[in-house]
Amino acid sequence: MLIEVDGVSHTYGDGPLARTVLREVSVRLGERRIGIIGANGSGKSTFARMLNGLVLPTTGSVRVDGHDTRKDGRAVRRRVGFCFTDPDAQIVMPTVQEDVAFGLRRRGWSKQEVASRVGAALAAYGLAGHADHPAHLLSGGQKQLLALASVLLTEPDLLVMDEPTTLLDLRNAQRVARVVAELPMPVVLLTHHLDLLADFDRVLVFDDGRITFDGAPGEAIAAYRELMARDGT
Ligand SMILES: Nc1ncnc2c1ncn2[C@@H]1O[C@H](COP(=O)(O)OP(=O)(O)OP(=O)(O)O)[C@@H](O)[C@H]1O
Repeated sequence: MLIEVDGVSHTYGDGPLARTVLREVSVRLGERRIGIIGANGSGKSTFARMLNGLVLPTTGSVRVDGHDTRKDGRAVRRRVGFCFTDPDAQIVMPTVQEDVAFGLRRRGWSKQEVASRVGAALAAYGLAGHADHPAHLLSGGQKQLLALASVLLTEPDLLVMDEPTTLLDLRNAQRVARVVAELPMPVVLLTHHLDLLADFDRVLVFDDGRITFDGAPGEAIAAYRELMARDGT
């Protein structure tokens, strides 16, 4: 699985309200675990959303496994699972059980097969006792776990996660970290929880729409801290 980002810039809006949030970003990503860190508003989420074609670049191109997000968005979305910071954006069905089953509808599996997969996923994420509860009444952290369970059941080739542990207490954040560590597919993780990245293969630091550091986690985190200290003075 190779992600090819070539000369990508992105501007939201136009005229006097135009705001350029990515500037000439070019990068090739092929590692198993890739972290993205940077200040609020530095362009991380915009970059992440480009990886599954949710946002198209104003200029430049993004290709995932050879598929251009502009020309072949469906093929890209089939391969790339996305976890949002705000799990409400992702909950589509009334009950927990139905929501997790939703992504499996087109698989052609029997009802029994779907039920057994959904049951296993709910158990793995500590949601077994909530199967028939209204999904919107779960706590923020439980919703985040529900969203993750639903995306993973679709077995994406690449998982992009935009701050998936923001709403989670320590136990659930650790649960998510463990789940992520064991996933078979490559993961791109945006986070402000730097300790999640300790074992990652590669970490990108974003600043003002550019990648200003690209390397091992320890060095990337040091570069990020230095950036924050400089901007804070
Ligand atoms: N749909 C949009 N329309 C207009 N501006 C937007 C839109 N989405 C994001 N922006 C702006 O683009 C800039 C970059 O946002 P982005 O969400 O990519 O940053 P980020 O690095 O992920 O920040 P955070 O760490 O706070 O999540 C921000 O100033 C934001 O206000």
